[in-house]
Amino acid sequence: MLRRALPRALGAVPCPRRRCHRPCPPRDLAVPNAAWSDRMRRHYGHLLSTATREGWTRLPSFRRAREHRHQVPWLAGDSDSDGAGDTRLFPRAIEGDGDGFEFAMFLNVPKGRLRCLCQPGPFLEGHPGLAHGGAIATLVDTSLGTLALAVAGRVVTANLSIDYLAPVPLRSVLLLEASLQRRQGRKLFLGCDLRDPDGDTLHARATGEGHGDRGTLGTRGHAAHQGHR
Ligand SMILES: CCCCCCCC(=O)SCCNC(=O)CCNC(=O)[C@H](O)C(C)(C)COP(=O)(O)OP(=O)(O)OC[C@H]1O[C@@H](n2cnc3c(N)ncnc32)[C@H](O)[C@@H]1OP(=O)(O)O
Repeated sequence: MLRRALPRALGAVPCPRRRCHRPCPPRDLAVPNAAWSDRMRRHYGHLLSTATREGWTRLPSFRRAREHRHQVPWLAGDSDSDGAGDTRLFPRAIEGDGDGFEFAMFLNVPKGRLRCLCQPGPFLEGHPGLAHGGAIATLVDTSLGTLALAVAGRVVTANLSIDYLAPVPLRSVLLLEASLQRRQGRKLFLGCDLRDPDGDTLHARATGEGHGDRGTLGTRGHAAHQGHR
């Protein structure tokens, strides 16, 4: 029993692969790894170095929602899913570094903005050599969803509309800039652009609508906890 309780107390989860109960501290996946290209590292370094000065916070990112519980509780959700086994956040489901979604997010709640630096990997292929439109939609939904959760908590995506404007080569580097456009009751309207951070190419432009639970929008989430509203 102690073997089960200790990892939980440490914020770790039983390792589903080894079927053991040794503490496995969750790994923050939003930091450079060997699969990040030089361009990805350069842009990450720039965003990180200017973040604090300009009021942005880098968000750690773990493979499972529950692993956010200690550092980013508003991303962990409500459910006590300790016993749920190997559930994974969809954009973090592919295990090999660089194979799937590599991304790091920076959040600015007072400004209602989020930046997501990303590098789509080879397992996200649609047409040969190009990222699948569904993979791009995942990046967009995750970014808009994270911003909505940060601002208001307990929000689901009700609607997502994406204009795909230019193909995205696999292993390219992209910067998604998202913003909260307006709130209307328990609805949030958000938008984002997905660009080549070094050039003029606008790869996609999207809008999303998030709906909060009846009576809960604005009472939970990072902004409510931090008194940013
Ligand atoms: C890392 C972590 C980030 C994760 C981010 C991931 C985010 C996600 O992907 S969430 C998963 C995908 N989304 C879902 O599963 C949502 C499923 N849908 C629902 O739960 C519901 O349909 C929901 C909440 C959107 C609306 O339900 P409900 O509030 O009961 O609808 P209803 O009462 O009929 O309508 C309320 C209002 O919303 C509007 N509305 C309803 N559905 C939609 C829609 N799909 N799009 C736009 N407007 C809508 C209605 O027209 C109505 O508007 P008004 O008040 O102006 O008359």
